[in-house]
Amino acid sequence: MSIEVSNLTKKYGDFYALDDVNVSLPTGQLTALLGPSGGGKSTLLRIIAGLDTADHGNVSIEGVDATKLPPQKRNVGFVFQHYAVFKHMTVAKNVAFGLEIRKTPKAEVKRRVGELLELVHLSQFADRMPSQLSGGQRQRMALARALAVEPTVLLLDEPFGALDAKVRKELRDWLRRLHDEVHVTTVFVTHDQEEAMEVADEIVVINQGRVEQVGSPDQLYDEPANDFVMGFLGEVTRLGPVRLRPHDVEVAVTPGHAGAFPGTVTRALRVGFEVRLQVELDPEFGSSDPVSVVLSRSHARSLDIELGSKVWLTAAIGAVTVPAMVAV
Ligand SMILES: Nc1ncnc2c1ncn2[C@@H]1O[C@H](COP(=O)(O)OP(=O)(O)OP(=O)(O)O)[C@@H](O)[C@H]1O
Repeated sequence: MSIEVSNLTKKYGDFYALDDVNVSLPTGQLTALLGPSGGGKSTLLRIIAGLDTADHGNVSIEGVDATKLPPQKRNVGFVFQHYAVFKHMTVAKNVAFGLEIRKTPKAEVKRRVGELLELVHLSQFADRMPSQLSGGQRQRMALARALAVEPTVLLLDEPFGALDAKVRKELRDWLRRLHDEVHVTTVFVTHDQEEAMEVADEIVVINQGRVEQVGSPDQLYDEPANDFVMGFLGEVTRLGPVRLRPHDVEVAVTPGHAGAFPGTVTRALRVGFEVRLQVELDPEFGSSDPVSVVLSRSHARSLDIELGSKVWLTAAIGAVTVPAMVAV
């Protein structure tokens, strides 16, 4: 394991920002720390980086106890959302900075910077100033700078958070490809479940200072450990005593299905190739909220469903369900 975090606790006054956190992050993987705002993701990342200290617990990096090591001795590279670039230096100089302060020979610096700029697709911008780059290009420069000193671990705190949706998406794909080429153990913080699902090999879900679940994107989606994880990783609706994904609700237009919940379609919205329904259950079965259902367009068409249709709902065979928190 590249990073081992054990029994980590961090308090601010009486408030537990991290509460006995234990995680092992494997070498060479791209791991996302995912969770809602204020959950403790950045605090964990900063403690791994050595920028913050824990009240209790240990951090080891590549088998070395790093708990008391200063950041510069941990061999980690980091990139934050609003990365402090050196505005008065060219792109190439920014990337060279870490190597130069380590007194790397000039020829070696030149070679390495050339390689890195190629890796992040910025070779043609080597002599520009950072202000002449787009936000996405600047973040790629920041990544090249972090990678320059060959860290064993790369830590990224919402690296694409400040960028618009399209650039974010491009950088996400690019980060995945970069990681496939370089294989440096990478941990990135995000509150965006889609970003985590698309990019990460492994996701650590953090909420209220605790780890809710660790697993691959598929594991988390298909076998959520609890209601929180299920809700955080995708849309969830309630059908009687269980909560499940809207596309896992089976719809029939005739009665007679064992355990089916009868109801009426109160909303039908076509979104691309899907049809999204809201179904108000009959009062004797009803929770207060309507059930959300997602069908493919062709399926909705074959059932001939429209506003006001009477339907019977069941959980599809093999559906992932968790018990609903509230009593029926
Ligand atoms: N220096 C501090 N003093 C007091 N409370 C703090 C301090 N730093 C963080 N906290 C609190 O600790 C909790 C965790 O913060 P943290 O930044 O780790 O959350 P996060 O999951 O990264 O959230 P976000 O996605 O909003 O960045 C928050 O409730 C925050 O208010």
